[in-house]
Amino acid sequence: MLEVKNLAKSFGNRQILKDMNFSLADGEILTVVGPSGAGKTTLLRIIAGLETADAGTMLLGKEKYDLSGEERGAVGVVFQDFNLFPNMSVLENITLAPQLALKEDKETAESKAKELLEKLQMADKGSLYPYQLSGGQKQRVAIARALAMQPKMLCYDEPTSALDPALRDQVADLILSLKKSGLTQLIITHDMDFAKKVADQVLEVKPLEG
Ligand SMILES: Nc1ncnc2c1ncn2[C@@H]1O[C@H](COP(=O)(O)OP(=O)(O)OP(=O)(O)O)[C@@H](O)[C@H]1O
Repeated sequence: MLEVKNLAKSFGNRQILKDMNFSLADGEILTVVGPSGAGKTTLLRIIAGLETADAGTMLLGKEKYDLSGEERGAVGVVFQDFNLFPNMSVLENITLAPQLALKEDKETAESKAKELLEKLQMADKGSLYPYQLSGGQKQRVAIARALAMQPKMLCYDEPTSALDPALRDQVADLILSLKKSGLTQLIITHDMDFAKKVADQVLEVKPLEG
């Protein structure tokens, strides 16, 4: 489960997020909606530990985090532009972090990566490079790369924005299949049809006055 309490964030003297509180059960999906510039990506970055908050705490499973400091290792991120390493194969993209951060040996990391690729219908793509993949395939690699780190939670920034409508449905199906495995997911989206299809809860981030 995820529980975020009293999260606040300013940039300079401009407050972006104020006293945010929400909680999710294991396997629940939260979609984060709101106008451009409201602070959705900032919220995601704080939850994922890529940005510090001014205040707030987060409970993820049994781990309690101070959002103004500590690393938050158990949260994976799928970025809007996928952020794959262009000079590495699909398999290398997925196995790098588990080897470096989880100290998995190459063989173990590769066998897990192959399993993930199989699950994501990408079993034959391991030796390809990102430029040889379609947008939907790149996204699957980004998801596999995040899952290889065995996260308790996965966050996505606009996962459907680069995809055509048929692929959007595939991403929704994939996200719902990950939900079945108990993964908690947070998804920023402007796509209301998509949000309706996957969301257990919707969090609206509103721009603060002043
Ligand atoms: N590192 C930073 N330094 C200063 N201001 C920032 C920084 N990052 C974001 N901001 C500001 O914080 C506000 C919220 O940005 P954020 O990217 O979180 O919005 P968003 O809701 O995700 O927008 P969009 O839907 O356009 O992606 C914006 O006004 C942005 O300019």
